[in-house]
Amino acid sequence: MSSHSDPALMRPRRFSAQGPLKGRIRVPGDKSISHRSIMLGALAVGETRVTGLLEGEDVLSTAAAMRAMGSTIERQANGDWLVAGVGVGGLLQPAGALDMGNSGTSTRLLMGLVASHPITACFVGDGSLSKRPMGRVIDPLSQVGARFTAYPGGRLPLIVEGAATPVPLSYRLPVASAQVKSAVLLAGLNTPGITTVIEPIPTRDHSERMLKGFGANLSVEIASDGARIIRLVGEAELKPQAITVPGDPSSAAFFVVAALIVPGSDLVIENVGLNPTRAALFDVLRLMGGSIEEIDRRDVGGEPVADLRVRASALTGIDVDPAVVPSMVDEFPVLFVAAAHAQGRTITRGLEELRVKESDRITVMRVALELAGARVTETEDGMIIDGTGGTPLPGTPADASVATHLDHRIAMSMAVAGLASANGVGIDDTRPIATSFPVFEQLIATATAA
Ligand SMILES: O=C(O)C1=C[C@@H](OP(=O)(O)O)[C@@H](O)[C@H](O)C1
Ligand SMILES: C=C(OP(=O)(O)O)C(=O)O
Repeated sequence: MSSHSDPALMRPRRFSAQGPLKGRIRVPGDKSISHRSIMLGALAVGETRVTGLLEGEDVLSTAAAMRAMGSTIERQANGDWLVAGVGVGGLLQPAGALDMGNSGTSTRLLMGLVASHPITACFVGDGSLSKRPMGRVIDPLSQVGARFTAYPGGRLPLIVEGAATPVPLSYRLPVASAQVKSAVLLAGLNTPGITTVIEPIPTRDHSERMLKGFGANLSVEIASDGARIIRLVGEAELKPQAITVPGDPSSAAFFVVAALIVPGSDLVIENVGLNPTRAALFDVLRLMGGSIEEIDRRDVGGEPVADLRVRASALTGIDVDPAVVPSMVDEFPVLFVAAAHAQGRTITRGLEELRVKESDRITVMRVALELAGARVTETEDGMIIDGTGGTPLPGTPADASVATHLDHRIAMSMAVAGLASANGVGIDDTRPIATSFPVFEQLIATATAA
């Protein structure tokens, strides 16, 4: 199991003001799209080429698992990745446990794939992943015919025995989760008949876009109540693709907020994915008065992309519409940091899902921001933040550091708070950053050196 569980190996660091962020940077590839390009490439017949794959630990866990189930996945000298697929239905029995590390997306989507193949797989993960709920995918995948033996509470480690004769499902999502939606759709790939997912609240649609791109017969209908009805024809034959992965808006988010709150900043972040199911943070920050300009909007690999020019701005607190939560679900920790520098009060609601991410992101951010001198109040489903109006937060005491609980987004959000603070912010462990954004610290150095 991952060495991340061992406190003796933690890598602490203090992030302090280093002046304005300037020049141009480019963030790595989108994590959600990277996972899916490996998985679908591994199920196509032939060779898929992926340009701009995120080489973060989470995606590498997906790649290792797909290799263990028979596909060949190799990095080329030019940085492209080649995935030789085994074909839908062709996954092999893995010889050992599949180590998912810190990655919820790998775990839930791969459980879906295994559920409709006649193989058995054991999923293990680090201390954070082993606390996260898997019942939300066990329930629908059991209806497909897979059998599960999980730790109490539906947690990892768990064993999936895939169904030899999978049954197509019509499933209405009880929780707004792209991972659950994708798990059911991926199970549908090797299931005869039509698998239907009904999504009352839209979540990121990369699975739908990419399944279509790989040649699956997938349609989306909007019901009279606004729900999305997604239908996938099973026993699909996927055709290999050449995929270019756009930059990850969830990674760009840290630099957007840093440039807004560090005085004098003027930063261009190139090639940021702006799929509407992902990009709500940028709209919310604009409503708060943030200067975020889109330059050269274009299409990359079937996804909208632009360069973002971000200038330091006086922010004003707002009441964030809970309807936007699914389109910025991973960005709330860093939004809280922006709000802590705004004039007035920011109110967020409808964030229950944040409590079951890599950490409980409401409580952990409340404790972290309090330690850094912010005025924050935790509620059952959100956070209320009373901002400084632009005055730097004091930062954490010299001998104190924020507890990140194996959560990359907490570490990076509080690093951003450090860049805008009077005395710096200590982070207990920076290692989890490598799960989604291995070059984060390098890019801070680049942007603050310009
Ligand atoms: O499908 C995906 O790639 C993801 C879906 C979201 O999780 P949920 O489905 O649990 O909301 C998100 O938080 C995660 O970072 C990536
Ligand atoms: C929640 C996240 O990822 P995952 O669920 O894949 O661990 C995230 O990246 O913020």
